[in-house]
Amino acid sequence: MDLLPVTVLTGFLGSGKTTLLSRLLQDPAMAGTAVVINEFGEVGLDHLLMTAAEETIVELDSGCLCCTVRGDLIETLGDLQRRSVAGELPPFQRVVVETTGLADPAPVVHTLVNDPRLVNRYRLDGVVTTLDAVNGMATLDVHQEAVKQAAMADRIVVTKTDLPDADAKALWSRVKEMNPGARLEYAVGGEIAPSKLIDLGLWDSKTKSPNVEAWLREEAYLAAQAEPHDHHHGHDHGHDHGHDHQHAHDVNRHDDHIRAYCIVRDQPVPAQAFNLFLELLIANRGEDLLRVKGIVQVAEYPDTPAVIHGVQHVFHPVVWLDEWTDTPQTRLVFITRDIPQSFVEKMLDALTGERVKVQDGHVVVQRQD
Ligand SMILES: Nc1nc2c(ncn2[C@@H]2O[C@H](COP(=O)(O)OP(=O)(O)OP(=O)(O)O)[C@@H](O)[C@H]2O)c(=O)[nH]1
Repeated sequence: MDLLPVTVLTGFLGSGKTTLLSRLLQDPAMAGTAVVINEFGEVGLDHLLMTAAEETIVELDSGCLCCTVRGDLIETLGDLQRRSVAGELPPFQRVVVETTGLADPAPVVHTLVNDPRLVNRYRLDGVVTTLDAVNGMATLDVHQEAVKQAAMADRIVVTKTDLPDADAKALWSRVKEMNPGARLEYAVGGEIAPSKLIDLGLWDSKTKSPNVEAWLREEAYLAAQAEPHDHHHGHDHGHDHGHDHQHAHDVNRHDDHIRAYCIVRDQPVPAQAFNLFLELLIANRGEDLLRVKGIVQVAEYPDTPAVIHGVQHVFHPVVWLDEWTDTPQTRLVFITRDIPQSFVEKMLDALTGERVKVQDGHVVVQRQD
């Protein structure tokens, strides 16, 4: 059974989510879309298949907010499908979940990629974030949630470019630095082709084949790393030389904490060592791993690329592709909060480098004498 694609639509209060969504849903290409809005009091779009999910937030004992369980989302998505199968609702082929403007989108994404009741029926298609061309800059200055929404996005839609005070260019360069892989689109009054916002996942829905290049976009990260930035000191951002980034960080700007980079390795990595690398990274800095995507050449299975995808401490089950369509190489892209590239590279190399051997199922790091 094909998994149903779910788009998470996020964006700060008043940034134009509802306008975008209502306009999108009028497009015939969006027929068969179920919409879940996780706040009450939204304008009813009665010709649409709609369901309102009241947020019941259950905080886990750890007190970690990113572990918040969105019980309502699980229930609502499960319920939608049951009712559709029972004939109480028309069949649907796609879901859009609109999050509240103040929400951290991560728990919604975690739920989608991780909940056993959902993973067999739904897949995350992509995170779409609206950013307002008039207030966007100020919002990013003040609200950490807005920075996170932009940093986690697969697509960013800049809205309200029709207004006199709009400064889409400034917003564009600011967002590019945080999230080089996200494509930027523009929409006035929510006017945008649905094709720009759907089918953002690894699988091309038409050819049913993976499109790693469009999904990973590592070249955008490498290009961003090579460019000196406006408010950062220009310096060498070579991608695999382990340089620490000595950004002139302005601690008051939330997005100065966001670091995006790509790490490329030509040597295949042993499976267990790579697992250990991810586990250690998650254990140490899980909360600050905003988005990790990658294609990995695993030493034991060098001919079949392994695709990894994580948001904070939650990783999708690994997807194995049939073959390499380009150079077999490990390519990982990271969007992090204050995790230097050199930290990740050192950990990766320490665990997967030549001194590491896997013996009897254990990772053994040989001493360097
Ligand atoms: N001029 C102009 N106004 C827009 C545009 N997009 C949205 N708006 C207006 O901006 C306001 C907020 O838009 P919404 O779509 O409600 O924003 P939202 O993100 O859903 O807001 P919340 O539900 O409060 O989080 C509304 O008055 C819209 O009409 C645009 O491209 N141009």
